[in-house]
Amino acid sequence: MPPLEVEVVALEKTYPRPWWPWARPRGRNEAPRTALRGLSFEVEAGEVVALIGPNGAGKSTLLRILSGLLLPSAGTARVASRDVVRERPGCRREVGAALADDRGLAPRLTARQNLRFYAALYDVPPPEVDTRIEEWAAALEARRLLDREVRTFSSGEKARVVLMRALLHRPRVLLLDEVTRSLDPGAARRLRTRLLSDVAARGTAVLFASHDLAEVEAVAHRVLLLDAGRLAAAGTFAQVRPAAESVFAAVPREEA
Ligand SMILES: Nc1ncnc2c1ncn2[C@@H]1O[C@H](COP(=O)(O)OP(=O)(O)OP(=O)(O)O)[C@@H](O)[C@H]1O
Repeated sequence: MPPLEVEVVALEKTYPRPWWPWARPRGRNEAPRTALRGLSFEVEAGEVVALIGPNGAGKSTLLRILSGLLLPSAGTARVASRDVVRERPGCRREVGAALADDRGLAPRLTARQNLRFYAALYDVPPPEVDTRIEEWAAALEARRLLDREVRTFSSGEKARVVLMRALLHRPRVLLLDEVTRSLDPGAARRLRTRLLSDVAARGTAVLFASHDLAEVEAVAHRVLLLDAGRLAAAGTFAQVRPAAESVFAAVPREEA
């Protein structure tokens, strides 16, 4: 059996109540917000797993915890056999993350300079850095971007550089948060059909959040449906579809 690259057990996350007064308009007290409630699942090496669920279901919170950007409130999460809290630095090296709000590229550096900087941070062997940059740039049709300053990029162009950055150090686990959202349809299709399957074929575990169910059906070996921080269903797309349809069709309480 392939090794487990992501192991999540009874994971909880509650965002604390904001302490600053301007977060409590007209004396209203903002309650702590629970984003994950006892979530457990696993992802094997080489598996492509989709995270789906309505807005606010907890997908981004989960991906941020697994990439070491956010601490859980309870439960455990292990990535590449390392605990995301106790072994955070080692764990972050095993993860490549392209997250929605993680565009931390230096705007006045070129894409190539940004990528060289990250390659050094993630201990990519120096003789390999430029070859890997060229390879990923070719795969993501981004060679023409390499020597331009990032501040001149469109959102889709930045998304390509963020993806290259996530892949450069050959992570054991790749975490993607709605990464195809700003790509044009052709680039999104090529990412789905070629890149993700190539990455998974090399043994990388891929966990990606998406609202595009056609994309999920085309790419995912397995689907996890989150609803209000809980795992509502897990299985193949066909197995999860009925539960997903009822979750997405449910009328939010505020609108009922
Ligand atoms: N920094 C934060 N402070 C307080 N609450 C937060 C914070 N970030 C997220 N939340 C809340 O946690 C819950 C889960 O949010 P999260 O962003 O993980 O959902 P999501 O499934 O990624 O949603 P979407 O599909 O809209 O991207 C939501 O109720 C959200 O309002």
